[in-house]
Amino acid sequence: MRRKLAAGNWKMNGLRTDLAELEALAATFAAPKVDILLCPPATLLAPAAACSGPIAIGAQDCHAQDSGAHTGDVSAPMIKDAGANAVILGHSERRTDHGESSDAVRAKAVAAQAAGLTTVICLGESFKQREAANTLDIIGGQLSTSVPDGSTGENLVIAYEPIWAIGTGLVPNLDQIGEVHDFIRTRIERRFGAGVGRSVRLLYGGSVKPDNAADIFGVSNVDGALVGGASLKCADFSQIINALEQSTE
Ligand SMILES: O=C[C@H](O)COP(=O)(O)O
Repeated sequence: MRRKLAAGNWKMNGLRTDLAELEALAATFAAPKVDILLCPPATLLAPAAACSGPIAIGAQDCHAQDSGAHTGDVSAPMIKDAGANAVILGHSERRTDHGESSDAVRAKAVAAQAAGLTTVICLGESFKQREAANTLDIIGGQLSTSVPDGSTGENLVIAYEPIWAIGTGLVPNLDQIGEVHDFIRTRIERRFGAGVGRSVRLLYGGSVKPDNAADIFGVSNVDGALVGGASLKCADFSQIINALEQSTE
């Protein structure tokens, strides 16, 4: 049975004073029925890990090399050393803003998994690609190239995030979400075998809010969410986590 996962991505938001939101979350969910992961900016990884209680801390990117002349970059061992145990990779904002290819995402994932981090690998289609009925082709291609061989249910989480749903208030309908999640499940079972394929958690991301979370968590093969804007405040993220906990009952 897969344990549900509520993941928050603060993106380029958060100063030390905002760790009060994390502390409040840790106090609210002292014994959570689901896994909770919060991914603050790199500057907050160490202080977040020091006050997160039962909430796991993750980074939002890493370099494919462990060390070297790469000004401004952060490596997977550094993230682990800061007290984090996960990293988001291949988010569409990095694919767009930094030209990250699926090959580059896979190289980062290999480094992250070798460092003992869980990789949350993001996949998603543009609105134009969905309108052209290319969604499953796009997701299938990103999936096969971005995810490294040797991935397991422990070190791999996949987040389906339609680009057009991120930060827009637009959300695919539940059938569309289910279609993509079922497709991803079938593909990873085929590639990694039923045991591993059934153990990898699949998250939906894109405008998940307190008022739509319960419906989304009722969809087949949705094991949780990757939440952006609504993870910034404990009050909003708590409602989403509550909905995920209720979906397990
Ligand atoms: O990583 C999170 C996603 O990009 C979703 O962001 P959002 O919840 O603000 O739409």
